Amino acid sequence: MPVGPLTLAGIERAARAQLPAEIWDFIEGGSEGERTLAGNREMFDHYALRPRTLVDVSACSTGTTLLGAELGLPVGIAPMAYHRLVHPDGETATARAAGRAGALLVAGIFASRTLEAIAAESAGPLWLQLYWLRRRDALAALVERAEAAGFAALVLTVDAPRIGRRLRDLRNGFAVPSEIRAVNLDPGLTAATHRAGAGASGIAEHALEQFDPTLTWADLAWLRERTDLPLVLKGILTAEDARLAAEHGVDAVVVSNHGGRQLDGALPALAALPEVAAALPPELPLLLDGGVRTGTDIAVALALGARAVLVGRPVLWGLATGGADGVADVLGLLRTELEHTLALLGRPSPADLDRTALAPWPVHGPRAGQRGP
Ligand SMILES: Cc1cc2nc3c(=O)[nH]c(=O)nc-3n(C[C@H](O)[C@H](O)[C@H](O)COP(=O)(O)O)c2cc1C
Ligand SMILES: O=C(O)C(=O)c1ccccc1
Repeated sequence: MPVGPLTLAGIERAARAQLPAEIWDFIEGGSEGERTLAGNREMFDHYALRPRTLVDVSACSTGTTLLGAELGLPVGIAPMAYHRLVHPDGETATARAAGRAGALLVAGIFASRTLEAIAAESAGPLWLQLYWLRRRDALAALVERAEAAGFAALVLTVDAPRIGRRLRDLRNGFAVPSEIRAVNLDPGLTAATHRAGAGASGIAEHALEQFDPTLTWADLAWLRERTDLPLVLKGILTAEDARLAAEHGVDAVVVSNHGGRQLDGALPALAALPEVAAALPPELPLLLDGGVRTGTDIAVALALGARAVLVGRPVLWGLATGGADGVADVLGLLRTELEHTLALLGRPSPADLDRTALAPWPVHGPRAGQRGP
């Protein structure tokens, strides 16, 4: 009997073997030298776990709460454009799997299925990610639709006034195939995404046309006036911006460098987490994304102050290899691994994790991103 993948790395190998090279590059790639992309993974290697013994771990739980919602595990699916690039069902399959696992789904403004179809498949908390579009009327319309469809929070991505120089996409002249569309936006607003020539990226051209780089803290009031939904900022990496976020009344913050796809050389997400956690009032929920690939990674992020993590690329690997079942495999593996980690660490629930669970990894030397058989 063949045994299915035992790690997310196994699902990654399977996805890579089946996806066209330019789609693989778009998903997997980072910007410029991909130093931040690599740093996101490497930073987890700087921590060792300090297991406590003789703790009753007969009933470990992975559950938590986030903005008033219950989660079966402290994991959400990071907002990513165009899930249909890897599977014909796209975001509705992702939503089904998230619901089954009790995970949060953050749908992207560039989702390739409608907000209403995603909401219909979703059984758990569902948030919508927004970019600050020049066409403020299109943004306002989306906010209204999201509220009506039952989305529970809005996530404004603040690390992308323009798209980073993703060399793989530039080399490939990457454009999104014309049959896969950001169906929640007017086709006139997304046309550039589907055209690219040698040395150009459709994604980057489109963002230059449509993203409004004048966005500042003062503009958050515009969103606030239009909705009672909680507002989350995604892409904070410094204590200074964390303090400003709190002063501007945001409801949660995602520590993120956009999976190494924006400013290359930016801090690895996990390296920024302690300073952001220290700068925020303790009641403000903090999330992290970037390089989370194992249950141990989740435990480390939680011990450093995150309430939950978001996972990006692995969800697309799962979707590519098995649709909703593949995404369920990814979330199921993370849950299994986290539950084992908590039990063996002597911290039977996520709430038991704090800095006392961690020590600096005591030996130097390079370590492969993910080891094991
Ligand atoms: C293919 C792809 C598309 C993405 N699209 C978006 C997006 O539309 N909006 C956004 O805020 N972040 C986007 N991201 C960034 C993710 O939300 C997240 O920050 C990042 O992927 C997390 O890192 P990980 O992939 O290492 O888990 C995208 C990432 C990938 C890989
Ligand atoms: O945000 C991204 O990383 C991304 O790839 C994207 C995709 C479509 C439109 C804008 C950004």
